[in-house]
Amino acid sequence: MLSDSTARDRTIARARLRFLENQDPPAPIVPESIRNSWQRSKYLGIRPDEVVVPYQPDYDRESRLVRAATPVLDRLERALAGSDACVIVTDRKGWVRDRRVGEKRLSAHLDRVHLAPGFNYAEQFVGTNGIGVALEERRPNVVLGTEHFNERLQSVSCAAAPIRNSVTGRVEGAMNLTCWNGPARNLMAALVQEAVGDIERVMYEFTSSHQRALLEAFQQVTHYGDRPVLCLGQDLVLANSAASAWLTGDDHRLLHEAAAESGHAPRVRTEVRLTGGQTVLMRCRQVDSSAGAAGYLLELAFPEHPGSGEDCPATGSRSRSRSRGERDASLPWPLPGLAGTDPAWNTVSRTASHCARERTPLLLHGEPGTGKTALARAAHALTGAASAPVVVDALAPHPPASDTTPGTGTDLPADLSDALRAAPAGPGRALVLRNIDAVPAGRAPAVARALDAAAAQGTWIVGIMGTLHHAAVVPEPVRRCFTEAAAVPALRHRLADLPALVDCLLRRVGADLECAPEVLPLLRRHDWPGNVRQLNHVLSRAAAGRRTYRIEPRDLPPSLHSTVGRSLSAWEASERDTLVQALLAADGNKLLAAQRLGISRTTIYRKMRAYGITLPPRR
Ligand SMILES: Nc1ncnc2c1ncn2[C@@H]1O[C@H](COP(=O)(O)OP(=O)(O)OP(=O)(O)O)[C@@H](O)[C@H]1O
Repeated sequence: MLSDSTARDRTIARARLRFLENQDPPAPIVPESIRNSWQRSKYLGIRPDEVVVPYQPDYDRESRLVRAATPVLDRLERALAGSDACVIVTDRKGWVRDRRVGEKRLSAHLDRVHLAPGFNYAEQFVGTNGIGVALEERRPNVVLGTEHFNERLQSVSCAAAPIRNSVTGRVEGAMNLTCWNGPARNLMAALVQEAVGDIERVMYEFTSSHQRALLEAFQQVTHYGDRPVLCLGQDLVLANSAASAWLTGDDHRLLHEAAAESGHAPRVRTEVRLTGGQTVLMRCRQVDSSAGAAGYLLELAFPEHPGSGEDCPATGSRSRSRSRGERDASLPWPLPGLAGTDPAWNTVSRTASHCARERTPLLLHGEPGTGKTALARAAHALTGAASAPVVVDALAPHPPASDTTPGTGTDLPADLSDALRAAPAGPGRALVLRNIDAVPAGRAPAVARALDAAAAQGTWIVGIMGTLHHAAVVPEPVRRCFTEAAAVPALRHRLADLPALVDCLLRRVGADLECAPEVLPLLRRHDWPGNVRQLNHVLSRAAAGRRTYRIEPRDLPPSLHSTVGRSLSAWEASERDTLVQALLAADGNKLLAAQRLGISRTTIYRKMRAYGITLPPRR
């Protein structure tokens, strides 16, 4: 008679074969986390019979993770000597960083399946395996023999768990225990969990005294005043909002180097040129903890920036800053929460900042979704104002009849000018009127009076046109309220900003998210009629539907995999989407996609050409 575990193995093995051979989801007998992982592995087109994994022999053997894991692995290695078990530590992307094996036969087997230092065992390469599932689901798991997606791994069982930084909660890597099939699942899981706890404790000891010292120094300085402050440790960056608005990750590295070279004399100010060309004055001191030097505390001043307070000689000097801006539009003008260094974007950012600071009424125009409202908000925030702008929409109180839903209109002020007058006014306030070109000519005088009254009380007023039209389409009395006008560039005219925009928008969705390198070229060839707003939608949807820790080309909507020089009919668009989806599901295999769609290979090639469909190269 078969033992319970052998019978179970066989049932799972049969379920796996059935799942691989047909379209049905895996049988319910398979544990849920394994079922999900099988589905992901199949979708990714991972081969079930061969282990093909990337290899990078050059890695940091002195990383904090490796140093923290070493004493724990040394202890386990002694305890496991001669046994048929192996312990492995990987980094958070699945790269194997250390391996200790109890006996030679297992070691040889693991070498054959590339479960060795330098190889990557993420789920996206190997399919269902202990390390891959622990990193993908960010929780402990056990994968027994036949539960592995790849048949070459089925003679072993693995228990794995993520290793976290206990201060930040971030997953730093994974700990894995692999044995020949047979031992008890619970025992393996408990052993791994204990080892993970030990590694996390050592990591905590390494970092916590440094981090505590940095945090204390940072809090002391930022408690008083709002000048830009940055604290740089080995693996920690602390920035207040005044600093984070101006600095990129590259700037952090640059300032770290400058701090290390400066001799960190607290009274001396050093001028540093940032990656975008702007200069910053830096005052630096070293922060020490009981475990040694923890990092640097930097107090910053941006000499040419209107927001950097008493340290800035040019503050408030409109003509001086203006002429500099006019001389060199390539200098970035970072605004809090917004991305981009394209010259046209720099120019409009600079204009909006000056206008906000000097409360010069500003008319912004540009295509929908280019960031006009966001720009007004950010420029206002930059003045240090405590309250956000009040945004009034000229279209809202008078929705077209077809848009009218119960309640619409009755909750809104009876008249646009009433809405403008109701907004709190005074210095430090901003009033944004969207769709200003939709103000009916008959109401223009009343609207103009309301805007002028707000401006007279010290409110910064901004008019926003949701079209490309020139300011001449704004009724004359309203137009006269504005002394400055600026155009916000369309995204397709500032595609060099795509990487920065993608980074910025992804950060809003989730800190840990990144894009595969093949994604940017696909984004770059689209013409983005809905501008940054459309890009934001695409990325948010891709992030919600992604299957791994990063956004891959297959997570993008079908329209981004095709380029056609004309607009498609609804029927054509749906045919194009069906083709792209079938090709992605078949991992770019045109014959398979054609078979599944019930069309010939010639037809699929013809239609791919007609719709300009190109897919990333097959893995
Ligand atoms: N440079 C930028 N960096 C980051 N996000 C941006 C940028 N520009 C625009 N966005 C984002 O794009 C979205 C649309 O921006 P916004 O509403 O300001 O556009 P708009 O030009 O005012 O559009 P509309 O004219 O249609 O009202 C917002 O989520 C905004 O935060």
